Amino acid sequence: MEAVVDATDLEKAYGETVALSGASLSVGGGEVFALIGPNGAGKTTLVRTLTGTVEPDGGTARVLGASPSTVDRDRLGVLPQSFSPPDRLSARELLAYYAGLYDDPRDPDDVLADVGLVDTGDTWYENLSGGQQRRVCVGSALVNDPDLLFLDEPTTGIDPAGRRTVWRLIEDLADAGTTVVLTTHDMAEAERLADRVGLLADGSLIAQGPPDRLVRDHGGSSRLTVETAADPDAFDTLEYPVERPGRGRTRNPDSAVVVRDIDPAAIGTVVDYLETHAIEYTQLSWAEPDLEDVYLELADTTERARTDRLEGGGTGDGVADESDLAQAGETA
Ligand SMILES: Nc1ncnc2c1ncn2[C@@H]1O[C@H](COP(=O)(O)OP(=O)(O)OP(=O)(O)O)[C@@H](O)[C@H]1O
Repeated sequence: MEAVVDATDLEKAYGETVALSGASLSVGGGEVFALIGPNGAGKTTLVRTLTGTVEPDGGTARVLGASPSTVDRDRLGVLPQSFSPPDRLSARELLAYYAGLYDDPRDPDDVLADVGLVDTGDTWYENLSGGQQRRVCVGSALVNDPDLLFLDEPTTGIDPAGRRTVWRLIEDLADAGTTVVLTTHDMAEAERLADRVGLLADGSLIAQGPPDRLVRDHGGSSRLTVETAADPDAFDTLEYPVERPGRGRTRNPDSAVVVRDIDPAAIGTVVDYLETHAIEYTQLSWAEPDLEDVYLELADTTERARTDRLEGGGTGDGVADESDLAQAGETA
C-alpha cells in the first residue's frame, strides 16, 4: 500500500539558515505521526513543505499520491501554527465560511460540537478566549472531513480539559481512518496520540518509531529522585547507580540525588539506607523513563554535537559526536 505521506531527503534553507537537512519520513494510512523537536528544528517548515506552501530546495515529497502543490484540497485538512481568521465572525459563521470552500462539507454545528464549543457558537471570534479560538481553528481544518490532517501545534494555549477534548477528537478521527501528522511540544500529547513519533533536530529526523520503542531504546532507566541537601558522598555505598545533584540526564534536579535502575519493590532498601546513614531528605519520587527523557537525551546529544562541530573540537570525554548521532538515528 502506498504511504499517505512520503518524503525523502527534503532540504530547505532560508538564506544562511538551514531549516531542513535531509528530512525523510513516511506515514501510512490511518496512522497518527507526531513530530517533536526543539524550537527552530524545522517542524513547521516540514509541515509547510508537505502541504505545498513551501517549495523545498531538494528532495522529494508525495502526499496522497500527488506532489504537495497539486494534492486534492478536498482530501487535505491543515491547521497552521499561526492562523488568524477574521475577528468579526462568530465561531459558527467562521466554520460555515470555511465549509463553503469545499464541495461536500460537514455541518458546521457538528464541527462545533466536535471541538467542544456548542455553547459559544454565536460568540465573535475576537471575543473567544485564546484556547477557544485555537479550538475553532482546529475545527476549521475539519470542515471538509479530510483523509489527511496536518495539525501544527494543535493544543497550544488550550486548557487541560479542552486539550483532552481535542485529543479524543484526534483519536476518533484516527479510529475512523484519518491519517494525522501533528507537531507538538507536549510529550504527553505525543505519547498518548501517536502511533509513531519522529524527533526532528537540526532539520532531519534523528529518530522515529513507536513511543514505547523510543523510550526503551533511548529513555534510559527508571529513576528514584531523593530530594536532599545531604553530601552526595553519603550515597557512595548504596548498591545502585547514583547520579549527583544536577548530573546525569538533563532532567535531573540540582537539589536531588538520583538513584538509577531500581525496581519499585526495592525502594524500601533505599529508605532503609537513608535511615541507617542518617541522610535527611524531603521527598522521594520514582518514575519510569518516558518520551520526555528520549527528547531531552537526543536533543541534548544533537546540541552537544553541534557545539562540538562549531568549536571544531574532537570527541572524547563524553562529548557527543557523529557516532552518537548515528546511534541515535538507528531507530530512524
Ligand atoms: N519564512 C522564513 N524565513 C526565514 N527563516 C525561516 C522562515 N521560516 C522558518 N525559518 C527558520 O527556519 C528554522 C526552522 O524553523 P521552523 O519554524 O520550521 O522550526 P520549528 O521546529 O517549527 O520551531 P518551533 O518549535 O519554534 O515552532 C528556524 O531557524 C527559523 O528561524
